Amino acid sequence: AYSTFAGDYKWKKHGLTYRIENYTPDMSEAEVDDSIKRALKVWADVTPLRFTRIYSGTADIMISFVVGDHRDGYPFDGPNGFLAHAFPPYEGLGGDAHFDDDETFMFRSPQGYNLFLVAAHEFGHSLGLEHSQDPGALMYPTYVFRDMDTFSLSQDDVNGIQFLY
Ligand SMILES: CNC(=O)[C@@H](NC(=O)[C@H](CC(C)C)CN(O)C=O)C(C)(C)C
Ligand SMILES: [Zn+2]
Repeated sequence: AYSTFAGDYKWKKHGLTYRIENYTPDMSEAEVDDSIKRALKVWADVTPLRFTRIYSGTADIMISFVVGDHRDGYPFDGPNGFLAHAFPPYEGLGGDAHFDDDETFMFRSPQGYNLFLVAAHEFGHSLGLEHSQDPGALMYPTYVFRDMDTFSLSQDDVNGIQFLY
């Protein structure tokens, strides 16, 4: 069953901006752009939310690839372990998603960690969802490889995000 963050964190607007601040060497920039775009579309498809990419300044969802201690109080842990994290909707750091670049992120291969799947999970947090207890849910706390072409949100994910928006 889905859960939302205590205090009911949610965006008070449906038009949100995102910015890709840097890239991972694991994939082409075009593959990163496509993975991020598709991960946001997963949520846009079931809500009134709309995402616009910006290339400078501060976006609601700032996306970056970082390693180790990156000064947000939640240092990464090298290869494997935590793959990424994201902050619920609030000003400043809220909404931002950080990807652990000590991982190997992949575009369509089952090797490594699929960036689209990791990003789709992180953006669930960026929008106000916490983890689900449903093992089939995208918001389940453990990474599970799924085929991108047949991927769809679980009903639990949809129930959660539609509770918020
Ligand atoms: C392979 N490693 C895992 O499955 C690890 N889980 C994650 O890295 C979560 C992200 C996945 C679900 C994309 C962290 N998280 O919840 C971010 O919002 C551990 C279960 C080991 C913590
Ligand atoms: Zn998570």
